[in-house]
Amino acid sequence: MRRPLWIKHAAQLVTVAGGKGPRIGAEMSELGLIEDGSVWVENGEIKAVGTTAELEAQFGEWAEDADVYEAKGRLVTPGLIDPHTHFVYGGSREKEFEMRLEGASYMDIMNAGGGIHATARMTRKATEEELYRQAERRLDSFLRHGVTTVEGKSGYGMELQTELKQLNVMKQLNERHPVDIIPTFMGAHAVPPEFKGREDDFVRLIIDEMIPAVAADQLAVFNDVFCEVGVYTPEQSRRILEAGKRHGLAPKIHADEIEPYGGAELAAEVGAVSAEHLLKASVEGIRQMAAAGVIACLLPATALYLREEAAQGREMIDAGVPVAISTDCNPGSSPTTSMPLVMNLACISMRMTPAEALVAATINAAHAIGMQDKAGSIEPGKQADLVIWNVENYQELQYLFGINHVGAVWKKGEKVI
Ligand SMILES: N=CN[C@@H](CCC(=O)O)C(=O)O
Ligand SMILES: [Zn+2]
Repeated sequence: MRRPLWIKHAAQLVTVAGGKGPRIGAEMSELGLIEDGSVWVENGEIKAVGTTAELEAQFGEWAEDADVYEAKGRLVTPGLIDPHTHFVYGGSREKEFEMRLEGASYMDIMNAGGGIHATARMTRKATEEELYRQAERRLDSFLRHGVTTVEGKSGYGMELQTELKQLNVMKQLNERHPVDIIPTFMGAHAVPPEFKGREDDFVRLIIDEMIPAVAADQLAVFNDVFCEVGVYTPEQSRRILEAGKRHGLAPKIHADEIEPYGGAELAAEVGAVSAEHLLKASVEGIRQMAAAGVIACLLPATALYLREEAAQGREMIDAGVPVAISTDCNPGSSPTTSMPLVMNLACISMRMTPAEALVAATINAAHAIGMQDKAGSIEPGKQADLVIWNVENYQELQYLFGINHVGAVWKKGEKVI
């Protein structure tokens, strides 16, 4: 039996508690805020939440047997959730960063054999041990930025063995690292050079061999596709996503990132849990996503890094689309692990409010990766994934931007930072 944990005297405790589905519209502003807040944790699980006075009355007599942590007038939130990352990869692409600053476009570099293809070559070459060590360092960095759960995608193999290698690294890290990892298979991340001009053959390989192998070993929860001009067409993407569904892998889709291509509409049609990027999503696509309840997973750091206009976050919320936000941590278009920066950018470049940004990075992000029953809010029965920030209120967290305000992090009741 572990000693209970009691966090008390939070200037603001943002619980984001209550509600069933992902939050939409005005619900995205409801933080379930408790002033002078307090949380009691037993065996890694949240037992009670309230004001410090309320918990004092309920648990005060057991305080001597508990680890008591004084929040000292600071902000406490749920551990942040990053619902879209590519954090397991080999090598690095800083030369491409320079090329892009000199004028080359992201797609030009990829079509010339760089970009995702360059990382795929380095990932294919790397041993499982090397990939594990690099990915572990990235997870440590996530944790230092207050992130306690991440989704992670394969997709830098685009041949079965390397895809399995990436997914196995995630499985091992999930067992050994404090951060929870939700794995996604993304064999359709690009068309590998050996299949150039024979794209449909590769789609068949994904459907007939890769998806069944990944599902048989229970190595992924989701199945994702890069639906983009010059990568996978909506028709090919539909086939891959439907095949995943037949094997129990829920669909996600990289949609309308570079050009409008009907990705948002396809996400609604196949019942995707989330559609990602959406920089160029059409008004009709946004309407269909709202009607189908597809979560928009928006990636403002990627837009900034590619020097593109950010997605229409404000308009999507106003249209009734549930919005989540993410780093998109990857070696090409967003090499960051900072969800706090992403929250800042959600406010600055997508006109989301500080409250909406927090909801998008916690409970809506949890819904985007099927973790809503365990994480994403501070309420009894959930994992004690908690962050103390060195600021007094949630507005200050978004206002003082580009700074890591993390003071302490608990994962399942264990202090990890
Ligand atoms: N757009 C496609 N995939 C990744 C980028 C991967 C890379 O450039 O290595 C993304 O979500 O941004
Ligand atoms: Zn991505």
